[in-house]
Amino acid sequence: MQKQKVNIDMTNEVVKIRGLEKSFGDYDVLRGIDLDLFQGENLVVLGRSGTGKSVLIKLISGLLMPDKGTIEVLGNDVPHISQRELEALRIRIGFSFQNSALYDSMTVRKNLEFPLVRNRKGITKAEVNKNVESVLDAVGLSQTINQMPSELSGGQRKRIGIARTLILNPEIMMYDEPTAGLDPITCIEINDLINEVQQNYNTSSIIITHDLTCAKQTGDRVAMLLDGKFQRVGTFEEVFNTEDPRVKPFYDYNFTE
Ligand SMILES: Nc1ncnc2c1ncn2[C@@H]1O[C@H](COP(=O)(O)OP(=O)(O)OP(=O)(O)O)[C@@H](O)[C@H]1O
Repeated sequence: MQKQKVNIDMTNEVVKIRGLEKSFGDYDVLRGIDLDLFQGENLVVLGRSGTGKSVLIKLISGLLMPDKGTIEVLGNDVPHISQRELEALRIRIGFSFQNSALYDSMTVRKNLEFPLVRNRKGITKAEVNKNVESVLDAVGLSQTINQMPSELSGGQRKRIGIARTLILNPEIMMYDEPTAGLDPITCIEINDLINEVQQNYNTSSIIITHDLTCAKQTGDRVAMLLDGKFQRVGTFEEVFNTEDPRVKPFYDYNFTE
């Protein structure tokens, strides 16, 4: 499905990173990162394995401390806020990670209720039911409400994982390899879902992927991590309009024989 036009507020950076550096021992992983995620946009982060994409997500979510630089998320100075403020901030971020496995012993309904009951003290049973039904409808899987995760396909489990993050109405979504391991048709469905979430939940998203079809279909902008910095940032076409040998193979591998 063609991506619909979305309203992106270029005056509102929900994530604002400046001069970010992070090393492990002698290895300088991030060497001066500047990055903005604007309100309402889908930003795709590309880079070779081991370039530091996961490290970047961990820094944004406060799981790692930077060596240098600033990280602002929804107005919070992430490295310097208290643990309590960090926990409150993380509830405003939806993480859709490859390993964010569903609880196998719980039905889809129970899996979706879990984050709500845990994070929304005093929520009524009726509100829980309404929210569960609403997110299941959003991911197109209302019929699975009483099924066990083992009865779902990989693509369905991915959708339920996304529903489980949506149930807390996140302002930011982080997708880590959302299409990894899925067949091409399911990949397209997940790409469409990412765009629907952007439209219907008014989220701003960071999408980490090696899948350039995903990048092309979902990204309003693409940022390519090269040698510890975002050296190419722009639309998909702008980023790949180059003969740079660090960039071109990504395109060729995905789109040419
Ligand atoms: N806690 C840590 N301690 C030491 N080194 C680490 C730590 N976390 C990450 N690294 C190193 O930082 C580098 C970047 O890792 P990262 O996981 O961010 O890569 P990535 O870009 O997400 O890769 P992939 O695409 O394969 O997932 C790797 O060389 C990794 O070994």
